[in-house]
Amino acid sequence: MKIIDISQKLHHGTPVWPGDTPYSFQLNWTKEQTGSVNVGQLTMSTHTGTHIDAPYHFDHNGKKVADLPLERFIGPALVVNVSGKTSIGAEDVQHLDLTEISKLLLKTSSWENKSEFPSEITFLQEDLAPYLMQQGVDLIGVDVPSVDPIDSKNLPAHHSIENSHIQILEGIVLDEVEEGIYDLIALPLPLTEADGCPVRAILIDRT
Ligand SMILES: N[C@@H](CC(=O)c1ccccc1NC=O)C(=O)O
Ligand SMILES: [Zn+2]
Ligand SMILES: [Zn+2]
Repeated sequence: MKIIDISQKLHHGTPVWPGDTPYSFQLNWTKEQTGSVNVGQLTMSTHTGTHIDAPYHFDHNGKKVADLPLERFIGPALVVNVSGKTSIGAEDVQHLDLTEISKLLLKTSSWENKSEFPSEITFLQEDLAPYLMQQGVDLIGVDVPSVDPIDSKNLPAHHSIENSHIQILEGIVLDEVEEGIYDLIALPLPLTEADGCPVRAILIDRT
């Protein structure tokens, strides 16, 4: 079985949303102090690196991370190259055969320098999610930190995706991944109060 890791590495320099809490890891206790073990502490924004959004992120009445069904995060996934476009709408995916596919992963290649937070990215149009819902898709993954433009405040794509009962997966790394069908696993921690959660996202190569 070949596993492709499509997760960003988490380290002190991992870029986060401007002004948001950066990732940090520190040892709170050392082996010398405890006499037995090192014990670490993590601090980070819930939208750090490769992560999922819970509807609560943009809707006060929306579900939180632990309320999301796990089926959403595991299943047959199509990776498709949509690079070179400002935005992605239904017409850009109409040619795809989505039978047997429940996760659509969009390779926009619009975040080139991964060591810096991008100022402009390829974003999703409001007509994409309703079309994908019709086709049986329940998760959309993107290789950028947001499905809306970075400066968007009303987040039309986020809301249209939630209204279509589709899960958002952001910040996946698809640079080395070829177009095709894989099995995706991208599970969040069962955080009961959270609006989002970093995930370890992997593709299982069926060939
Ligand atoms: N909605 C964006 C995240 C976002 O907007 C954001 C994330 C962290 C800190 C601030 C944010 N937005 C501030 O206006 C997203 O889900 O990617
Ligand atoms: Zn997010
Ligand atoms: Zn988001």
